Amino acid sequence: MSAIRMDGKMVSAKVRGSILDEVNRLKERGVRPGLAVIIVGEDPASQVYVRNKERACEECGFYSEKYALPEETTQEQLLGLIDELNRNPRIDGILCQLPVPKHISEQAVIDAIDPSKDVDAFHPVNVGKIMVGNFDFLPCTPAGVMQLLDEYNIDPKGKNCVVIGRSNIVGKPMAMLLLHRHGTVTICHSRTQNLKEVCAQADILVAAVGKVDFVTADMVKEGATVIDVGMNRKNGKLCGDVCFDEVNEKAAYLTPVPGGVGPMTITMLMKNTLKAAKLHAGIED
Ligand SMILES: Nc1nc(=O)c2c([nH]1)NC[C@@H]1CN(c3ccc(C(=O)N[C@@H](CCC(=O)O)C(=O)O)cc3)C=[N+]21
Ligand SMILES: [Mg+2]
Repeated sequence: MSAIRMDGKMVSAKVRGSILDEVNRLKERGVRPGLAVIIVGEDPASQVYVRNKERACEECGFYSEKYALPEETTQEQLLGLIDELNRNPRIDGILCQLPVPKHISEQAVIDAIDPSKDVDAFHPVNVGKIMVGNFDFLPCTPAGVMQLLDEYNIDPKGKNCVVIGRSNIVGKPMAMLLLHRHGTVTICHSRTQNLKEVCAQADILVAAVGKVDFVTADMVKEGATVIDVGMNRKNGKLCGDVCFDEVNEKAAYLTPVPGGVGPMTITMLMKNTLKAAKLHAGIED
């Protein structure tokens, strides 16, 4: 039997619809969420993501600005732009697409963004707030995964949750959100011993590795939920970290790539930007 596909495109369309409704209501109070997206250099995958973010802004009725800066942009120039955006009242959210070119410090960029406009939730202030469970913004990819789980009535409470990958962007915050929901969480990485055995214990397995066909059927427990956060290219075709066809026969629920976590990530960015706009306007939920 094949797994139930967790349809991130469908769930996204629904959530974006409700965001648009709220944006239309906010319009009457003179509030319009605004997002600035910065991209430095010409990375083709990043271009696709940024285009998808612009499209999502349109769908949600947001004001948006895009800054496409050349590869040679200096760190000083980039930080100067961020400083301007921090002070721009039309802008509620600032996202600088990562990775940035090697001559620019990623942490310096993250640290420069006003925490109240940090819709990625990458700033140390927001990371700390997430850790203590008192946050304004949730990191987009992990939040998207949580919303997908909720949509399909999959409750992490008391379950074995295994996250493969320990990045600041996905693995670490993913583990924290599952922990907040009372999952029993294990974080695996490249130095983990007995990786297959650990993964095969998972009721909920989240793969954020960045390697094609990394998760094979022997790593998956019968009836598990498998979330594929991978965004890889194989012969130019987009694919995740999971061997879809074989895992499909073993898992109960599985996210596709594309059409799974990716669209949810962007939808959560929209949610954070809406939240930022409300906070900036002094509107409580
Ligand atoms: N500051 C920052 N924030 C991010 O949130 C961020 C980032 N940098 N750098 C790169 C990663 C990756 N990411 C994706 C967003 C959407 C899709 C997406 O829309 N995926 C579509 C298909 C995309 C395609 O066709 O290539 C899907 O899965 O269906 C993928 C990946 C956000 N990231
Ligand atoms: Mg505004």
